[in-house]
Order: sequence, then structure tokens, then C-alpha cells
Amino acid sequence: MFQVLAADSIKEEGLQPLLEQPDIQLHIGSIDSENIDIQKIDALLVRSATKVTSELLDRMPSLKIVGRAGVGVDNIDIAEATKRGIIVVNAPDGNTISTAEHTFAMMAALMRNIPQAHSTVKKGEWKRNQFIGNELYGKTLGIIGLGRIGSELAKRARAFGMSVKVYDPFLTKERAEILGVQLSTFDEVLAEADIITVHTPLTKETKGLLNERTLSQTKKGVYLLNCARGGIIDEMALAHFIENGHVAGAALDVFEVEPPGDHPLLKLDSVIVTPHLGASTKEAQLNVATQVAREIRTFFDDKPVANSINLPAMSKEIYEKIQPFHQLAKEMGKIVSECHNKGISELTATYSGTAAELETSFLTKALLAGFFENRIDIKVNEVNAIHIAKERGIIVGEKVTGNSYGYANTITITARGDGDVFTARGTFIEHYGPRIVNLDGFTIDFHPSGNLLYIQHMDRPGVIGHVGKVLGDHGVNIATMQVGRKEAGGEAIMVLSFDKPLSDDMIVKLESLQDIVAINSIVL
Ligand SMILES: NC(=O)c1ccc[n+]([C@@H]2O[C@H](COP(=O)([O-])OP(=O)(O)OC[C@H]3O[C@@H](n4cnc5c(N)ncnc54)[C@H](O)[C@@H]3O)[C@@H](O)[C@H]2O)c1
Ligand SMILES: O=C(O)CC[C@@H](O)C(=O)O
Repeated sequence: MFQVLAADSIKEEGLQPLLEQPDIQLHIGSIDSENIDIQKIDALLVRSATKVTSELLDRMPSLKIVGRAGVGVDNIDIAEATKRGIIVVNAPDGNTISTAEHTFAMMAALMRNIPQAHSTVKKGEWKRNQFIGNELYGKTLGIIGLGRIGSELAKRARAFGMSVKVYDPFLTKERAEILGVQLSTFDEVLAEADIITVHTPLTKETKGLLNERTLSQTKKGVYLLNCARGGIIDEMALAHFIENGHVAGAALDVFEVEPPGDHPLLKLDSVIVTPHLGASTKEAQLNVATQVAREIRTFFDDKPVANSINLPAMSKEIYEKIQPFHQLAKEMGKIVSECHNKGISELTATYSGTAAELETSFLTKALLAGFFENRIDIKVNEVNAIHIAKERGIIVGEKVTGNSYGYANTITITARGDGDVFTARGTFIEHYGPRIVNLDGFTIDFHPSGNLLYIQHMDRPGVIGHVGKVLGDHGVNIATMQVGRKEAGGEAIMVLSFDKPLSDDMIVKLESLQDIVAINSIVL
């Protein structure tokens, strides 16, 4: 039974995909709820209040997936989650419209002094001359970060007769043209906008993007908005520029520390504020809760999630195409690890044909997960596989080749270490399934599943018969047997499959036979 904890007052109606499921027990509460054993939680759903730090992850050893019901993941230590193989998913577009609308409402309210006027009327005053505002029509809106929210805001601003200048280093000219905005440099936005609004994530690059120096490049009388993340506009610099009259006013939905407490900006009349309400609509909360709940259900169904922060995202169509190769790569990783039971310093995956057209980095991670499965005792999956390889000094390489060795596709693994090289090649044949077609340079053909025995031997008369006899004498039935050799009388290999794993005793008996070089058991 999977244990799921939905914290931070996630909208319960949106948790439908996790309710009444025979394999899921859903807890609604917080990480500090006395009646919830967080050690047993497999999936954690949060908004922004719960800080998913490495200390919290230490307390949650069963955790496999964190779902953020919203966009920003700055409350989650992604690097720590990744190291531990924990998938982080978010709901990237469920609150886009709500946040764009909130930003627009804040901009209109700021330009018309609505909150200030409202509070005076409530106090019984009627000061019409004190609240002369500015029209939005004809003004230049500067948008920094034209992603989902920035784009929706741009559409609304244009509908109000504003001209829109945008700074976003990742935006193409074509997209800017489609949205009817002017792609500009950062300096142009600073110098020409009447109102500037930020819609970027909070990153090393965007922290303090608007600071003492850059604010001094803005027009005198500029208005500023931050409905993205506290810290993109330096709060102390903003307070200074409002106090000295350069900035006419600001609308803030977010703060560096929330709640902001006794903050200098809150003392300024021309600053209007909301308590991080951008995504707080019934619609957005239902959307984001439903999106992450669906992702958790998909994850428990062992299918790839669509909006992972630390794994490549995949559509259903791509997943269906990649799934057989994903399985093959993982099995091949295990086969290489078991057949070549030695220290490895380099692993290279080479893809050809239809396999090379897929998201090969995902296949390489699956291959590593398979490779490490029986080598280390921490859980390795596609999330942390690269990190674990790096930690263990294994160089991981990826290549694409035009040579498919006569197949429609191949995956070849080359493992190197201590002067030894071991290779394995597999293919996926439509309507037939996965096959291993080469092992350590020997041409062979077997289905990678079940209980396998990899026997290296000399190509001498009677060897195969002796192996069969020993197994037969002990009542062991051979399900399949494949042999491969490079030249008559030289080194050869056998791959046998059994209905049940072979006992260690049986393996010792086979190892003692003449002309047997080495035996490795592989359970797939
Ligand atoms: N107030 C709220 O309640 C609320 C709700 C939702 C989202 N948000 C926040 O709004 C922000 C934007 O969300 P979104 O969904 O539009 O994200 P998004 O990823 O769709 O857009 C972000 C944009 O910022 C651009 N960008 C990144 N670095 C930049 C830089 N250095 N300079 C200029 N542009 C840069 C990116 O190219 C991208 O186009 C996020 O920080 C998110 O957390 C806040
Ligand atoms: O959960 C919230 O209400 C805030 C969400 C918002 O900041 C986000 O990044 O999606």
C-alpha cells in the first residue's frame, strides 16, 4: 500500500486521482502531524509552506516522489532529492491564468491607488483629489521573463492598449512576433518602460536582478511589480528608490521572507501588497492539485511522469516508443554488471537505428540503474544514476552510430576497467521482443529475462553435454540454451535459462567441470 501525504492545505477536491484507490492510503495533514508516520510516506504533496530540505528528506527514508502543487520549486532541495533518487514533479501551468490575472489586477490597482483609496473610504473619508491615478492605455509595460505567466500578461496588456517590451534571453524573435511584443535588451526595458514586472524563476542569475544599480537605469516615476518570487527585486534597494522619489510605487505579492514581518516596504504608502495570492483561486488550486495527484498516480503505475524537474519529461506517445528500449537498457545494464563482475571505470552506451532517435539520455540512465542494482545497496534509479556513477568515479559516455549490425536498432554497452573491456549488444525487434545479440564479442541470441546462467568455456567436444548431464542428473530442467564461439576450438560462451534460479551448489558443480572457464548467474 502506497502512503501519500498531502500537506499545505492542498485542495482536497483535486486529490480525486488518489482517493478510493485500493493501493493508496492518503493522509491529509502536515509533516508535523502527530498521527502521521512520515518515515513511511512514499509520496509527499506540498505547496510552498513545507520546506523540503535535506533534513526533512533524512526523516523520510521511504520517500520516492515529491509533488509541488504549483510552479516554483524553490522550497524543495532538488539537488538533495536527486542524489537520493527522489523524483520531483510540479504543476507548471495550472495556476498560470490566475497569476497573470492577479498581476494585472495589482497593476491596475497600483496605477489607480485602489487599496489606498479603499481604506480611506472605509474610514469615512472622501479624498477624491488625493487619488489621481494613471491610465494603463498608451503606457509601456516592461516584462522580464516571458514564460507562461509573462505571455498571458502580455496578451492582457495589449488588449488594454499598452505597448509591451520584453527581456527574456531564452525567447525567440518568432515567439515575440506571435505575441505582439517587442523583444528588447535588459537595458532597453529598464530605460523605456513605465511599468516593469518580473516573471522569472528565482535563480542565481535573477536574484537581485533589480538592484541599486539597475533601478537607477529606470525612468523616473516608474512603477514596479513582483508577483513571481521575493528577491528578484532587491527589497532594500526598492525601498530606497521609493523613498527618494525615483520609483513611483510598487505592487508586491511575494517577499524574500514570507510573511515579511516588520518590513520597511510595508511602511510606504505607495507600496501595495498581497500575501502571495497569485495562485490563490479556486480554479488554480483545483488545477494544480489535480495535476500533481495525477502525476503521483502515474508514478505508482510505473509510468513516466510528464512534469518532472529532475527527469526528462515524456508524453504518452514518446513513452510508448521508449518503453521497450528502456526495459532492454535496464536489463543490459544488469547483464553487463553480472557477466563482467569486476571494477569498472568507464561505461559507454552506443545507440543505433530507431533507438538513436529516442531520448537516449533516459536510456543511459536506465542502463546505469540496472548496472548498479546489485552492486550497491542504495536505491538507484533514473533520477540519481548519473550522480551515483560520478560519485564512484565512473565516466559515463553516450554515442550514436550509423552501424546497426543488420538490425533496425541496437544498444551497445562497453564497460572498461583495469585494462579489461566487456561489451554487450541488444536489439528490440518489433512483434518479437528484446534480444541480446552479442556478448563479449560472441554472436549469440537470447531473450533477456528470467533466471540465466552465463558460462564461459572452451569449445571442446562434450562440454555442452556434460553441462546438460550434470543439470539433468539433479533434476534441473533447462528452458533455453544458446551457444556462441568466435572460432572452432577456441573460447566460447553458453547462455542457459531456467524456470527457477540455480542453487549455489549446482553452480559449484558446473564450475568444477573440465573446460569451464567461469560461470555467472543473472536474475532479470
Ligand atoms: N505569486 C504566485 O503565487 C505565483 C504563482 C505561479 C508562479 N509564480 C512564479 O512566477 C514565476 C514565473 O512562472 P512561469 O510559470 O511563467 O514560469 P516559466 O518557466 O514559464 O517562465 C519563466 C521565464 O523566465 C525566463 N527567464 C529565466 N531566466 C531569466 C533571466 N535571467 N532574465 C529574464 N528572463 C529569464 C525564462 O526564459 C522563461 O521564459 C516563477 O518564479 C513562479 O514561481 C508565482
Ligand atoms: O501554492 C501557492 O499558492 C503558491 C504557488 C506559486 O508561488 C507557484 O510558484 O506556483
